[in-house]
Amino acid sequence: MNKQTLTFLWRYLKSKSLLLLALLVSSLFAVVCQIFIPLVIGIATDQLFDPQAIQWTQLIQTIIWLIILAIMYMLAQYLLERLANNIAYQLMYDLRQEMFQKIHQLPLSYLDSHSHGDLVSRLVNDVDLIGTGFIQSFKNLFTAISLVVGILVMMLLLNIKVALIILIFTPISVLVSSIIANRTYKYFQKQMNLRGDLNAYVEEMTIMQSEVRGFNYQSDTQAQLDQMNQELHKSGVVSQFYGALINPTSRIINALIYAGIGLFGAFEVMNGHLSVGIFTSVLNYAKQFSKPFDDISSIINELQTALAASQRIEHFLSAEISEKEEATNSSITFNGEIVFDNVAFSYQPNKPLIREFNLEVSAGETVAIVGPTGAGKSTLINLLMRFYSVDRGEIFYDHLPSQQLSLSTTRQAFGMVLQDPWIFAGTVHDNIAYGNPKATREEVVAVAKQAQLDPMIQQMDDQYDTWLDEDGANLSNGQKQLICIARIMLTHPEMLILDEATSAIDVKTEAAIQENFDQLMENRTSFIVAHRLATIQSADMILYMADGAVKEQGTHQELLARQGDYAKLYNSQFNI
Ligand SMILES: Nc1ncnc2c1ncn2[C@@H]1O[C@H](COP(=O)(O)OP(=O)(O)OP(=O)(O)O)[C@@H](O)[C@H]1O
Repeated sequence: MNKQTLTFLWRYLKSKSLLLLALLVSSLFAVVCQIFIPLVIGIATDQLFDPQAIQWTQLIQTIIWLIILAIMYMLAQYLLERLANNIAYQLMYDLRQEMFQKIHQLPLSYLDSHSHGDLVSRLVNDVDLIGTGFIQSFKNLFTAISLVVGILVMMLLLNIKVALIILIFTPISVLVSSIIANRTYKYFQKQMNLRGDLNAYVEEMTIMQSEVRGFNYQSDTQAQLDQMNQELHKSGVVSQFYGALINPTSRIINALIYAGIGLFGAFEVMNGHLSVGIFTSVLNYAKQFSKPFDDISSIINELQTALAASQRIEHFLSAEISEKEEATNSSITFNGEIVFDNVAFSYQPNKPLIREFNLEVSAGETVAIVGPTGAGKSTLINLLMRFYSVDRGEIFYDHLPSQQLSLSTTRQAFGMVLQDPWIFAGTVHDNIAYGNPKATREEVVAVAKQAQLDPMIQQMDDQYDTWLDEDGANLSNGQKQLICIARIMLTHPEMLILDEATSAIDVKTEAAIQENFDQLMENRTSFIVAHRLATIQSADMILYMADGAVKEQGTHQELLARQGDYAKLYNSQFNI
């Protein structure tokens, strides 16, 4: 067992130490009842042994004790289960909260380079395994150990020789179990990782179904899944095999110990060193004694799985975060002056993308960024929004260097519409009012009209109360973009970013929205990334980018007059 993983789990369990203490006390209480019951049965057996000499008052007292012990045992068991469930759910709650928060803080590059399905598997399955698996097996292990110790004490008090037989032979059973358990751990860990990969693959293939069918890749993806399934199957069989070995091995050893005690006890009775009643108690103890060892294999199996799961969670939670809120000035109103000063940036250290990038934007200006695919247009937006940190240089917002601004202050200043519109499961109203949840129905309708969205909504079954599926599965891409545009119009941001915001909208509707966009951009610093040049001709400044650098800069007329790459691009779109 990994000490680091246990330390990690203790970080979360520390705050529940009172509940844990109550769990241990209830477990001890249940064990004490469980230990006394065979003794009282033995006493009752001795009291009944000679039918001619039954002392009824004593017998009734013994039976009452038996009933009291049984009731107390049941109550302790009930409490034990309640406490274990309570701790497990609190632990799962804390882990999920922290993991989800971590997703918000991790660098986007981490999320870009890690499978989302595997992440989901860690947050859902692995947390479940820790909650139920770890706490249950911890409880069972503690109960099993207390039972073993309690029975040993009782045996020592009743008959030292029998206790010695147990003491000498039981360690063999424990030794064998732990040797096998140690071997099994790595197989359980492998199984967990394969399960994460499988999750990721199924999620990816479900999302990409149209592409899979379009390329007729159904059988290839099925074959890939088959291979993953087989690997999981193989690793499952191996880990279960080793896990299952522990059980029969320890059972055989324990059965031999039990038989030995039975034989020896019978001689003790014949020699008059033990009464028949106490002999039955001893046999009962011997049986109970082997039970925890029989259970221990499945407890260890469960514990191994839970520990492997917590190691995966620990790895995720120990990833370095990028988004720490350090700056304090949170209530700033921006005029909209933006300066990129000698900015350099790359996604991968050995592949420089943006080098010595300089740009000065005055308040209220509209900056259009155009250029071929992969030129770095969206990257500039990523840097502006501080989704990624610059490698060198600085971005100033109203003369303030980014380090002096909190991330949330920076991002709050921008309204952003991206190429991939995001629609969540909720009504049309809720989707439009996402950035301004207090907006009235009238305000929502007004922006929907400005975004040319209202006629479409009027045709829906429940108009603004129509339910939209997650990711807007029941809408076209253009309709989704229109909703995102209306959403931004409602937030009245200080600055605006439109990254291919109208790429999926038909030219007629785009032209109709344009007027409202122009109004929205008036006196607001705006950055527009566009492939269709018709929408950006009135921009105050156009940047033509290629290979991460600005190749040409000026107004539409200036760039046309220059007859460079921008002019070529423009002419190619308008067939001049
Ligand atoms: N998350 C990322 N990780 C690694 N490389 C990336 C990432 N995002 C973009 N890139 C790379 O950076 C370069 C610039 O990408 P960017 O998205 O800024 O281009 P773009 O000009 O916006 O292109 P498009 O017009 O196709 O949207 C590309 O070569 C791209 O492969």
